[in-house]
Amino acid sequence: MTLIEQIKQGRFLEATCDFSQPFVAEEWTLDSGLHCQLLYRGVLQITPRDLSCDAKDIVLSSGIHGDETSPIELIQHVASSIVLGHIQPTHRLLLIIAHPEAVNYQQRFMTENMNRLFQVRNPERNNECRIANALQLAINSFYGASIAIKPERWHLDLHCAIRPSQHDTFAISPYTDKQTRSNKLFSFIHHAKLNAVLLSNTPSPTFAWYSAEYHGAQALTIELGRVGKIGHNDFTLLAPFRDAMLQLITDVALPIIWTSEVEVYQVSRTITKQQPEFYFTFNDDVANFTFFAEGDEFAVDGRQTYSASVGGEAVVFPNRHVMLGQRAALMVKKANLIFDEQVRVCDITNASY
Ligand SMILES: O=C(O)CCC(=O)N[C@@H](CCC(=O)O)C(=O)O
Ligand SMILES: [Zn+2]
Repeated sequence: MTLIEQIKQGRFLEATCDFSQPFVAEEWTLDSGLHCQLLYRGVLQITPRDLSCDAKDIVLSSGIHGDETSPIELIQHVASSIVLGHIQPTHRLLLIIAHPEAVNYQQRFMTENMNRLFQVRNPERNNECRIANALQLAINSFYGASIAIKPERWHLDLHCAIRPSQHDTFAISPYTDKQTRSNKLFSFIHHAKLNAVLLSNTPSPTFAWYSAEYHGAQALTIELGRVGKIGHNDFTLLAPFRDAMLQLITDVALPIIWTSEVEVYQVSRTITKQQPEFYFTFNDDVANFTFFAEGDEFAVDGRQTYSASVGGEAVVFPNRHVMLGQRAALMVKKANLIFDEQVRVCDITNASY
């Protein structure tokens, strides 16, 4: 069976990971009038026939890291629900399972971390660079072909955390000077029942940052539980997120709302690994968001030691195995969001533990 035949039967994930078949770009139209375009392996564009002039352009991506499987299964669910006619999206969509080779090997990456390859176009030294470049082009042409006069662009890049976490689900809002922290985006976080949101304070080389910085998209990296094997993920925890995502693409109106139930953090600094002799003062199973009181030493990088700053800091994504020059941890502090009269984030203040 060809890749397209598999996808038409609702098996987008299986087709994407099936390297026994050559990839052939193809397009077809469903009876409902939805137009489907398979642009690259794992990249499926969906265009409704009757788009309203305020239709959104929504990118839903997964599999940037091959072992983060619940997001991959969620994108498979969205793709099959659409091609089998169970749901009718009202917006333009780009559905992505980014790195099928790493999915097949059940690995985060094969040669290098793809989520550090979105700052600029990459010299094509390995497969991750080739895929990241192809994804950059796919994003550029997707947002570039918007039909709306004032396009509302979204990008939710779905991931899972490597280690345990004090917050099971959380979002990272990339830093950019574009207006990418809208009231609708924060309402989405509320409706999806994400436990926390981190506000980055510097540009990052991530996929979500790319869409925010170069296309002004309302973009988030979203952490959905922990890495696990396909078929063994528990979706009970992720049901509110899945429902909010389906509401976003089928245009169920979601009221603008923000709640203090969502914990807010501001990134205070990024710890970059500079020396091969880098280690944390805590074990690999210490949870994300573990707090260090002011002055507590948490990392050693060659001769440099790192201690928590004034008021204390919590650690997120600590990883001593990263390449030299890459992020080894984010340090965060609790914060409060201040909204303007349109419920847009207009300021951030510190909050205490
Ligand atoms: O659990 C971990 O250490 C990593 C999980 C993951 O892949 N997170 C993303 C976050 C991207 C961002 O900071 O916006 C990553 O590290 O690429
Ligand atoms: Zn990831």
